[in-house]
Amino acid sequence: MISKENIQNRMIQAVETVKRTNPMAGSITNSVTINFVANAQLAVGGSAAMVYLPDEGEFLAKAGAATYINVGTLLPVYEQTLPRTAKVLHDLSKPWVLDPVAAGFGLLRTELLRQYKEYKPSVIRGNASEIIALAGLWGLDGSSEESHVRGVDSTDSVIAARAAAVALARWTGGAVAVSGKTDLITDGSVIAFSQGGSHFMEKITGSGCSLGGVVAVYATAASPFIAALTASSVYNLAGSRAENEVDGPGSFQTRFLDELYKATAVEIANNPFEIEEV
Ligand SMILES: Nc1ncnc2c1ncn2[C@@H]1O[C@H](COP(=O)(O)OP(=O)(O)OP(=O)(O)O)[C@@H](O)[C@H]1O
Ligand SMILES: Cc1ncsc1CCO
Ligand SMILES: [Mg+2]
Repeated sequence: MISKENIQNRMIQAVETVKRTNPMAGSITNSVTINFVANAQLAVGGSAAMVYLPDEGEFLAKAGAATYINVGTLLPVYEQTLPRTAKVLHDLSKPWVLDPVAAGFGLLRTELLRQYKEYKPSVIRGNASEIIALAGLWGLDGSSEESHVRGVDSTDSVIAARAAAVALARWTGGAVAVSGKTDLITDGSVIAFSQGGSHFMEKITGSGCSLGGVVAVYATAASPFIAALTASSVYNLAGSRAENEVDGPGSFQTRFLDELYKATAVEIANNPFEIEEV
């Protein structure tokens, strides 16, 4: 099994490369949290660009070093934009991150997410309910756990999504990150459990969406697994630090962005995580 020290060195390299090179990771994301996603990407050292239209999605897929696709608030145009953008990413072997928000909810969402099975996202990032639902939609192992999707917030525990996460990662050949109180990140052979964060992260919308955007930023400079673990680590570190300084969700969000910005590569790599073989 890969050593923890090796993983930490690769995380440090990813963070430092991003801070030095300001890589562009474009997004097609939901209208609720679009601003927070862009701000989080900028805070860690990346560059952001958000689009809606099919030809612009294709352009972004080619121009960006990685792309983030979040299906949170669908509109009719996405019926064209999402498959066309994913096809370019797949054909060019460019890293991209899928956030299957509210998987299992609605016909267009279900149809688009079903098509994504063949485009194999490099990283799938979602909460437990979304990861279980997506594995079910793709007919993979782990979907025997029933997802209890109700909307965009998780109603399942991270550990209940373990088999689904492993099955999804093995199918894509990339990584899967399941968020919650403790985050689970896997490439299908190793699982990392990342600790930290804050209960306030459940009280602001978009902590998960913006985490997906930050995974895409790190995916410009690291493997899917390292990118997902690095992003989860900086989120958990910044969340814990911000919680100590504030007394509610409003000031938490502001402080959280400051802590994302201030976290150093070594601090991020030293945020507590455990690894185990699958
Ligand atoms: N109770 C908690 N304690 C600590 N950290 C948490 C907690 N809940 C969520 N987090 C952290 O918040 C971030 C987002 O995870 P969450 O599961 O809330 O995503 P999500 O449900 O997709 O969010 P959204 O859809 O609102 O963007 C992750 O970094 C996760 O570790
Ligand atoms: C609240 C909400 N509704 C659709 S997307 C979104 C952001 C969190 O997923
Ligand atoms: Mg979400």
